[in-house]
Amino acid sequence: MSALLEVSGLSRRFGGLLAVNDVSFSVGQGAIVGLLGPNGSGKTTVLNMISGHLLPSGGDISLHGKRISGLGASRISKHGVARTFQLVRALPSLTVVENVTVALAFGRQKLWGVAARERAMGFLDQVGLAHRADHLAEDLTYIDQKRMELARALAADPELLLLDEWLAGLNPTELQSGIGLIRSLGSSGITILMVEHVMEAIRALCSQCVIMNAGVKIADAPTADALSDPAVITAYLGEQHA
Ligand SMILES: Nc1ncnc2c1ncn2[C@@H]1O[C@H](COP(=O)(O)OP(=O)(O)OP(=O)(O)O)[C@@H](O)[C@H]1O
Repeated sequence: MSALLEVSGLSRRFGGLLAVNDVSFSVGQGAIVGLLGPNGSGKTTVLNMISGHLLPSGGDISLHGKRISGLGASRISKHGVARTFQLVRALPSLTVVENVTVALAFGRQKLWGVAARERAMGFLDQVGLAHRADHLAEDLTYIDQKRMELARALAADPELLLLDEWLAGLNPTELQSGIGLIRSLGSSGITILMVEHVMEAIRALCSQCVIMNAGVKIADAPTADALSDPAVITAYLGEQHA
């Protein structure tokens, strides 16, 4: 599998804190890869640098071998990178379908009007939210807000989709449907890098896991191997369990 995303020697400093320290990994085209680690280990900071919401202090990020690190978020999105955020970012006083059409207008496809609405309805259908298209975004339940945010990310026509704890806080039924949805996005050819804490989802979806602790990469292997690595068990559970 050829690499779509390559992260090499990536670092990010916040004042005296080295939040991400010389992290390298790659994500193969079409793969679903987990980015894991205890709270505060630097996962979101890595996603923020890949999506261009934060500049790296050092290192390189490339997509299809082309350097994207240092470009801003909107230019990186034009290269085919889209994301969701831990806290959903929506336009609350617009309807659900309007939220998605805004993303289409500013995305790679620049669609407007009736064509945009039709396309947006397709994405809402894909994420199971077409029946709420004309509801105000602010009236959505938590899971539906997450579905809408995913539809907005899909509207950007991503080749690489970054999910930041998209499955967090879902009940068991919602979780199964969320896992199915991510799997179907992967099957449609979108490459996915997902920060996630829900182990059931990681085991079900991810072929490979990159695991961080205190800013440093401590494992990078097929999922079962990564999760059974003694360094990973120690990072999550403490010395006595390794
Ligand atoms: N903008 C910022 N300014 C200062 N420190 C920050 C900033 N963003 C993150 N940090 C710090 O960097 C470290 C890594 O944070 P990050 O959010 O990347 O971790 P995480 O692994 O995603 O954690 P979680 O699982 O809790 O979301 C933490 O110590 C955090 O407090």
